[in-house]
Amino acid sequence: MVNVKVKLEKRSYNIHIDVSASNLIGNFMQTMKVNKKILVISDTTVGNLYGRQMVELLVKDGYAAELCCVSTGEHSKSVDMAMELYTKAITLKLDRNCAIIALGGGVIGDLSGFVAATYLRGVPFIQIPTSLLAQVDSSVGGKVAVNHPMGKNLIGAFYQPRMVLIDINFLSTLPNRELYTGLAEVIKYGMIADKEFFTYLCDHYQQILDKRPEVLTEIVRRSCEIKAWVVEQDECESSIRAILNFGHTIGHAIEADTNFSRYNHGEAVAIGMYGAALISKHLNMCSQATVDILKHILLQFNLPVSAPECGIDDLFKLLYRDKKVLDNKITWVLLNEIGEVKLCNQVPENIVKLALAEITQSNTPF
Ligand SMILES: NC(=O)c1ccc[n+]([C@@H]2O[C@H](COP(=O)([O-])OP(=O)(O)OC[C@H]3O[C@@H](n4cnc5c(N)ncnc54)[C@H](O)[C@@H]3O)[C@@H](O)[C@H]2O)c1
Ligand SMILES: O=C(O)C(=O)C[C@@H](O)[C@H](O)[C@H](O)COP(=O)(O)O
Ligand SMILES: [Zn+2]
Repeated sequence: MVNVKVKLEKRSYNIHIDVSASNLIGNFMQTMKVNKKILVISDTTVGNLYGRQMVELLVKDGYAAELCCVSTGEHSKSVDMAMELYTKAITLKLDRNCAIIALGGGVIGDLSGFVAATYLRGVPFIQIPTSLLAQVDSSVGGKVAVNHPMGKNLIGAFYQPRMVLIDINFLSTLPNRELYTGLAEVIKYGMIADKEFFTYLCDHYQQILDKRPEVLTEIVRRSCEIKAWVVEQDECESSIRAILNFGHTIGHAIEADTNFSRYNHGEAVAIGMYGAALISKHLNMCSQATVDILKHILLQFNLPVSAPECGIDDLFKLLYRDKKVLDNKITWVLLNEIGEVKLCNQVPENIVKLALAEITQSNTPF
C-alpha cells in the first residue's frame, strides 16, 4: 500500500493507494470513529459495477450502509441533485457522526462532498474515487461544488475528506475516453510543477495507454503528492493553489459554452492548457518548442487541442466567470517552461483573443 499524507493540521488525512485497496474499506472505516450508519453515493454506472460490493463489505464489518445512485454525467452536479440527496439523508436520519462516502468519478466526489459539507453543517466525508481523474485530482484537496447553468463550480466550499481510498483496479473498467480525460490533469501536474514527471509520462505513454497497473499506481502516487504539496501551502486558494487551475480558465469557459456536454472536463482542460501555452508564447514567456511539446503529448493521449464549436467572443465573455477574477481582472496561469508556471493578471485582450482564435479553429478534428 502506498500512502500520501495531506498535512492540514486538524484537517490532515491519508490517501491510501493500491490495487484492491477498496477491499480494506471496513478496516479503514474502523479507524474513522464514525457512526455505523453510512450513505454511499454513486452514479448508476459505477453503482452497478461496484456499489453492491462496497455495501456488502461495509455490512460485513457491521455498518448499515445505504447506496444511493444518481444519473451518470456532469448534469448531476446541480443544486437540484444536492436537494434530492439532502432528502435522502434526512429520510435515513443521518446524524452528524454518520459518514457520506463518494464512490465514483469527480462528479460524484464534488456533488457528495458538497452535500457532506452542508448537510447538518458538515458530516464526515470519505472519497473512494473510481475514475483516473478523480484518483489523481478531484478526490484530494477539498474543493467541493455543484455547477450553475451559467458557470462551472460556482456554488461550493472547501471541505476536506477524512480519507481518500484509491483502488487502482477500478481503472480496469474505465472507458478509454475517461482514461484520456484523467491524463489531461496528470499532464497538468508535469507542466506546473515537475518536468521529470512530465518526461516520465512521455517515456511511458504506451504503458499508460495499456493501463499497466504499476505505471498507473506511479502516476496516481506522484499526482497526489504534487496536489498535496500545493494544497498544504494554500488550502483555500489565496495564492499558489491557483496553479492547479492551469488550463481551467479557458477550459471552464469551453464547458459552459457547450452546455457541459460536448467536452468532458479533462478534454476542455486539455484545450485550455494549449490555449494558456499559446498566450504564454505570445507574451514571449515560453518558446514555440514548449508549446509544441505540450500539443504533442496531448494528441498522443487522444485529447483535443481545439474547440471549433465555440466562438471567440462567447468564450471571451465566459472567461470573466472564472473564480480567479478579481476587480474584473483575470488571473492567468501561464507557462515559463515545462514544470514552471507563473500567475499573471496583466494579459492584453488582443493576446487572449489571438489564442482563442487559434483554439477555435477546426484544423485538428476531435
Ligand atoms: N474538486 C476538484 O478538485 C476537481 C478536480 C478536477 C475535476 N473536478 C470535477 O470532476 C468532474 C469530472 O470528473 P470525472 O472525469 O471523473 O467525471 P465523471 O464523474 O462523470 O466520471 C466519468 C465517467 O466515467 C464513469 N466511471 C467512473 N469510474 C468508472 C470506473 N471505474 N469504471 C467504469 N466507469 C467509470 C462515470 O460513470 C462517468 O460516466 C468535473 O465535474 C470536474 O469539474 C473536480
Ligand atoms: O484543486 C484545485 O485547486 C483545482 O483547481 C483542481 C482543478 O483540476 C479542478 O477542476 C477544480 O475543481 C477547479 O476549481 P475551480 O475553483 O476553478 O472551480
Ligand atoms: Zn480540473
